[in-house]
Amino acid sequence: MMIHIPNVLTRDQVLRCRQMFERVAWVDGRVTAGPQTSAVKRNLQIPEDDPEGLECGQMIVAALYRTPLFMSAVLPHRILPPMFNRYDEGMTFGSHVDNAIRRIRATGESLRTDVSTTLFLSDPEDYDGGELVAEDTYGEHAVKLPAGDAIIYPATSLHHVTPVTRGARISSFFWTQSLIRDPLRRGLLFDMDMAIMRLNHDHPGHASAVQLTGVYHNLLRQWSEV
Ligand SMILES: O=C(O)CCC(=O)C(=O)O
Ligand SMILES: [Fe+2]
Repeated sequence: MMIHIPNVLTRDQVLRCRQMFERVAWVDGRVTAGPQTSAVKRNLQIPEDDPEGLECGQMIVAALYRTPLFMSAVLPHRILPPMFNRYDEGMTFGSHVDNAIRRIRATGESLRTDVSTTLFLSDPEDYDGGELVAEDTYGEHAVKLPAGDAIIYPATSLHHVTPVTRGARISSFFWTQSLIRDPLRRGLLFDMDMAIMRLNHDHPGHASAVQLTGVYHNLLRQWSEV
């Protein structure tokens, strides 16, 4: 399931990140790639310990925790510090599946990658190509979103970024370990949360909303890994 999360960052926050990134030294994106992805990855990245990248990453994580749709759909346990990539003309990222386990540099802990996120920092009119395409049993889904918006997709899915043919595409990418490992259960909780929110909106104070919220939390208690 791919879910579009609009307005994670405000316009001002996007511009602040973009200004910071004019000062940083971009390196070959293969620095964080395993052998299979190295063969198909042609982009640039900000080094993981770059202070400007870390500052922008902290801003993104704080924004995600304030974004109800992200919280409901992902149920994050731990978020890997966001990284940043850039595709100039001719750059691309061929079909791959993300590594299952990532190490958090600052703490040395490992994180299981359940959900992948791309947060767009370039406006769609600033470049051609550069669509993120994810494959599932229903076919291929291509996305290109306004700056500040994010797309989440299962880390288990094959995906690629089509070649940029004009301009440059900058984005933030990162992985989340969810409280709920099983995507089916995570999806059920998401549907239930959405239904409860609609019930609260359409019928404020309805007794069933309290009961269903109880069921939601009891399922979360039953299924979560913390
Ligand atoms: O640039 C993107 O949107 C996705 C990057 C990606 O798939 C990766 O770094 O594994
Ligand atoms: Fe990927």
